Amino acid sequence: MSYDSSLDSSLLDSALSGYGWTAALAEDFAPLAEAGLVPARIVRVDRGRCDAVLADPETGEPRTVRLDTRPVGDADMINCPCTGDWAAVDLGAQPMAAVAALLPRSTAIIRKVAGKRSDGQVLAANVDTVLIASSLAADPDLGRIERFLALAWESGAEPVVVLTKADLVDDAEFIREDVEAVAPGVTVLVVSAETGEGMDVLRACTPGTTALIGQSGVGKSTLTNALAGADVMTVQATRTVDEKGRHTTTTRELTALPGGGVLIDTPGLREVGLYGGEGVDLAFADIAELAEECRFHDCGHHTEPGCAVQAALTDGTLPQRRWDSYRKLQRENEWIASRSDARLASARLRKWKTITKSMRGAGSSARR
Ligand SMILES: Nc1nc2c(ncn2[C@@H]2O[C@H](COP(=O)(O)OP(=O)(O)OP(=O)(O)O)[C@@H](O)[C@H]2O)c(=O)[nH]1
Ligand SMILES: [Zn+2]
Repeated sequence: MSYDSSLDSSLLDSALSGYGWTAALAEDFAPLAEAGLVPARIVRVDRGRCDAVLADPETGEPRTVRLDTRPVGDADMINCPCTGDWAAVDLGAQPMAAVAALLPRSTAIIRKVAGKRSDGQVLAANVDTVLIASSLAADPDLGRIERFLALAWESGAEPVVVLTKADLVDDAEFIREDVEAVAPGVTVLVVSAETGEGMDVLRACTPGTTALIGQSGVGKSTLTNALAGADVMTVQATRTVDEKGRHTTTTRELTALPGGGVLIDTPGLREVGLYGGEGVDLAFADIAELAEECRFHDCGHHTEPGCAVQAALTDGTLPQRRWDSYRKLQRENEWIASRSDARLASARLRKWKTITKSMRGAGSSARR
């Protein structure tokens, strides 16, 4: 496949506009286009390969192609291509078309990988809105929602909480209020893909690029299908009200929505480790506000006199559960920060070692 230079570049741009391509991106891309590369949005990533949508050079229509991602492979997983990335593609690369470069990301949802390692993993890139899905069919796990909110705020995108399966409960409004209390400044929606309740409002909340995150079985794929108006995702076959459903979504997928906008469904997340940053403070803006009222600037919120946090815990305006949850997520971030410092230090050390080695090499050759 080669690009016909006579094909109007604005035509190619419009083919990708349904996938989030903008005039600003086109401007950033101009030097890459001059180098003969074409823009594409990554819809799915496998080992060493990805699927990406680009403008078909012949028809000008969006078309999915398979690409080699090895040229942009990186030891740090965070720098590797992920769903939602904009890629500069070399269609003439051998043995197959390849991603030659990635455009800088405007936002990125990054979690710590599962287990004891401290590496980060990008779940989705260039996202404007993060939908945090949680099922009404089970008691809401407020701590988990707070954790997802911290992850979402940290990404740079705007979080929205979506309470799913409203058709299965009578007290959705009460649950919504409980969730709103742990999500300051965040819209909390009640929806049912089954009856269509709340789906119009949800649609209105998904301009630009939206990513869906949440535990397995909360109904993310069903929502994706409802929003896309087609069966683009495989939905769990058995109806599992107890939420112990099988994990069905295994690859991240990016779908263009009929009314405009783009949706990225992520696989159900069991472990959502935080990967540092300001997300926790943004998710707990109420606590940050309280802390400003403490008598001492460096209040540790333990036994200091005039501590507004302790006062709020005593009079019950700040639930102990929320305070504990905040502290836990903060500690987690501190651990990550210490690990990344260690990583940076060892990277610096490695670099230093190679420099001294080459200096020694130069010195010995001079002596010879
Ligand atoms: N009653 C009811 N059931 C729903 C609704 N949405 C989803 N379900 C059911 O919930 C189950 C899980 O839905 P999925 O969409 O596969 O969940 P998921 O979050 O994508 O799960 P993973 O792919 O494992 O991450 C399926 O049996 C759906 O039919 C809803 O609005 N109401
Ligand atoms: Zn205090």
